[in-house]
Amino acid sequence: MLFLVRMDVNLPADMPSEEGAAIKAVEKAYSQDLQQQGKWRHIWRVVGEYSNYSVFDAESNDELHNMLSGLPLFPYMDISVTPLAKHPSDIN
Ligand SMILES: O=C(O)C[C@H]1C=CC(=O)O1
Repeated sequence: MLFLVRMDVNLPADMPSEEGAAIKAVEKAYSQDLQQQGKWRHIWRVVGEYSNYSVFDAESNDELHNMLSGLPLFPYMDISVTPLAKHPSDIN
């Protein structure tokens, strides 16, 4: 099952830069591990925003929730999820 996910990151203004850098490094490793597993199919930066659009391939809503809630930046994110279905005009 494919899901379009938008993540908006809002780090607290008073978070020390070293702490922010450490969380981002762990987040990058977590993200790249899921990408290597084929679970996190796409990630695109939203131009001009600390946001991304991603496509996840999860077997269930629960699996997607577990992946998203495990993000190191999860406490600092607003996340919206759109389930995707096959378009009848898709030739693939
Ligand atoms: O930068 C972001 O959009 C937030 C987050 C998602 C993956 C990652 O490495 O960082």
